[in-house]
Amino acid sequence: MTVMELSNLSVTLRRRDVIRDVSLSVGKGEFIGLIGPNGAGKTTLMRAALGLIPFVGNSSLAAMPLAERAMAVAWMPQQREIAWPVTVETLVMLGRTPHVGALASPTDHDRSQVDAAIRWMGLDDMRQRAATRLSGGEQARVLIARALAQDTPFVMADEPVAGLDPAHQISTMQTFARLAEQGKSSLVSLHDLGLAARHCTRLVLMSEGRLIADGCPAHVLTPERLAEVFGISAWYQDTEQGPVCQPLEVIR
Ligand SMILES: Nc1ncnc2c1ncn2[C@@H]1O[C@H](COP(=O)(O)OP(=O)(O)OP(=O)(O)O)[C@@H](O)[C@H]1O
Repeated sequence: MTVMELSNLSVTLRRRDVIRDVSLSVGKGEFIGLIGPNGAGKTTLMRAALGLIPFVGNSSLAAMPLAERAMAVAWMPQQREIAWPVTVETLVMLGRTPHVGALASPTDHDRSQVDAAIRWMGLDDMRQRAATRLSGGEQARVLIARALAQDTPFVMADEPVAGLDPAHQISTMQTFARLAEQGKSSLVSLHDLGLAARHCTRLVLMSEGRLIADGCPAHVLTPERLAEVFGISAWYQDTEQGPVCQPLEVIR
């Protein structure tokens, strides 16, 4: 069973080929790290897959009617602008919008999903605070909680751990890993190769709009690929606590 199927997807922006012929299948219970250098096309691929920008090829999500798509995938974009000074709780409840009927009030189930998302992201202490008055990292956690509250089988998040402190980076990665254990799937773009190697079940590596490698961390993060795609060397080892990848030097 798949939660997203992309086939031969290409995107041209201002006459530049930004995504070239990408095919990708996301299965149930996968936690996929989407990695690649700045400008590789990670954000563009996710936006096209969601049907937010025009593309050539096929995306199973973009093909869905809007209401169905909102039940199939939750999206956390890179831009973390919170426009209204609503409370954290209210903002997270917005994730329930696809489930709550027009003019209907949230049910006990909606409230329990919001409670769980708030708890998962460690936001209990700030649930009545105005979301606009939180720090950047706290706001990021609120937006992840909103995506979790949507309770979809698939979450796509663009750099969800950027700007979080180490403890919250780890706990956020653990949250996605726990979702995978429950049979839900995530596709998460990341720049931290250490977090990607340690927590993701699968890595997808992009460079210059193409999919370069796809598989387990040891298969994707080879010294040759790290040198060729990122221009770095790294220390990589499978340990008792899982794979450890520590970037070391710029080699070009
Ligand atoms: N609206 C646009 N018009 C033209 N080119 C664009 C547009 N948006 C993005 N691009 C280009 O497309 C390429 C891919 O950008 P994208 O944001 O998808 O990369 P990314 O891998 O997410 O990068 P980063 O890690 O820096 O966030 C880049 O070269 C970027 O300059």
